[in-house]
Amino acid sequence: MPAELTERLAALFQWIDPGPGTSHLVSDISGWWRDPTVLAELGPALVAPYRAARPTVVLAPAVTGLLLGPLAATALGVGFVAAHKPGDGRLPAGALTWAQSPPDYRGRRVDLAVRDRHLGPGDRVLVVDDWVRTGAQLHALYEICAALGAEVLGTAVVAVDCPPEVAADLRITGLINAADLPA
Ligand SMILES: O=P(O)(O)OC[C@H]1O[C@H](OP(=O)(O)OP(=O)(O)O)[C@H](O)[C@@H]1O
Ligand SMILES: Nc1ncnc2[nH]cnc12
Repeated sequence: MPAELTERLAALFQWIDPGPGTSHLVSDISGWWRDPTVLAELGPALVAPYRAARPTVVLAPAVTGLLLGPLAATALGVGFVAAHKPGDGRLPAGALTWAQSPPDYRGRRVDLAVRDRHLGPGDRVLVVDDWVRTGAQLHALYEICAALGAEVLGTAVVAVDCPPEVAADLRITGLINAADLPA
């Protein structure tokens, strides 16, 4: 993990109290996008561990992945594929491959869909996301890649908040451990 970027990520992160009636704090990562240095360095830092494996495409889930994925893809000089969630109201038309996640960090089983025409045999996929806790949504993405015949190289996330065995199983690398974010 690049030390200066990791320090900046920690400094720009906040936990927010959403107000009365809420039982827990929510993460606010918007400071990462507002900082020009972080924004410029995120893509190259995310993809660095995977360059040698020569990814052919970056895949990332809505909604935060739609920001980070293209940063990573641009850094690699490859294209980007979005994984859509019907809950976000932007379900694409055309042939889709679906998978449902196990319960994720909020206990939701999330339906994810990828356009068939954008992934296939011969693709070496780098998955990118902002945060991983249970790995549930990544499981669904890996299932979709397998169904389409594409090979998953691993996942690059900004914040690693999952057990080490999950990180090892899903081949996850990260830029900061969630434990190192300010309380
Ligand atoms: O490891 P897991 O338990 O699967 O949780 C991690 C996922 O959950 C969050 O996404 P969320 O669905 O909240 O979407 P967002 O990008 O719209 O915040 C996060 O961005 C990851 O995609
Ligand atoms: N964005 C996020 N994704 C997964 N788990 C989280 N915990 C706090 N913020 C999170």
